[in-house]
Amino acid sequence: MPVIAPSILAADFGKLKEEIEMINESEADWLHVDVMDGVFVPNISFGQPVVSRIAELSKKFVDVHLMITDPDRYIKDFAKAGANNISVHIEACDHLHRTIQLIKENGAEAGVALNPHTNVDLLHDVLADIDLVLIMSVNPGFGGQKFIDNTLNKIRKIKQEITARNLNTKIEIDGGVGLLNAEKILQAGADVLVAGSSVFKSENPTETIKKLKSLTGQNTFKA
Ligand SMILES: O=C(CO)[C@@H](O)[C@H](O)COP(=O)(O)O
Repeated sequence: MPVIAPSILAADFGKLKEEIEMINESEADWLHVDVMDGVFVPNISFGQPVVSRIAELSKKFVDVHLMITDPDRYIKDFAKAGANNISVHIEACDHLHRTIQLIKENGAEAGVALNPHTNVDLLHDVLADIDLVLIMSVNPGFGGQKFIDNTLNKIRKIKQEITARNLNTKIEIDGGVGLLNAEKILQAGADVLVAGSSVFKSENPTETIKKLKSLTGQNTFKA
């Protein structure tokens, strides 16, 4: 069964508490939290105080995606805020291995995110050290964008490496994921589906989460 991680970026911030409570009562497994600094990506979302409150309210695994430059400066703060997993961008780290160690030293699981143009092979030398590969299926910064199809090749490639080396590293896909394409994303080898607009903008978010959760990656894809 896939891990479902609704992205809080697509929630109604005017009723953030209710939105988190809805996720708490749903079949979602994780809560995905996007931190954007307006430098690494052309958008600003929220910082440590907001993440801290989100984590307090959440009963789900808190999955923090740092879309920020030089993330080492803030890892301790986000771990303290309650992040269960912290993902940093490979493109934002000069010393990726050291950053991964820092995340773990601060008690969180470690993920590495890749932009759509970044080759997944660049992860081979840290693959055994991380819990999660976060493959961006849109250019990061905004919700509601169209899924980039080449992501499927990237998933297959890294899945093959993970399987060949008998690793437990999970593959998470983020951007443009919804009921129409989730099955083929799972078929390619994904373990975790981040879904923003497709959940929060749907008529019945709880039901959408339930449907995503029931996908197996075994069915023939129907658009
Ligand atoms: O990291 C990001 C955007 O940069 C994502 O987590 C989005 O929040 C996903 O939103 P949808 O594409 O599912 O609307």
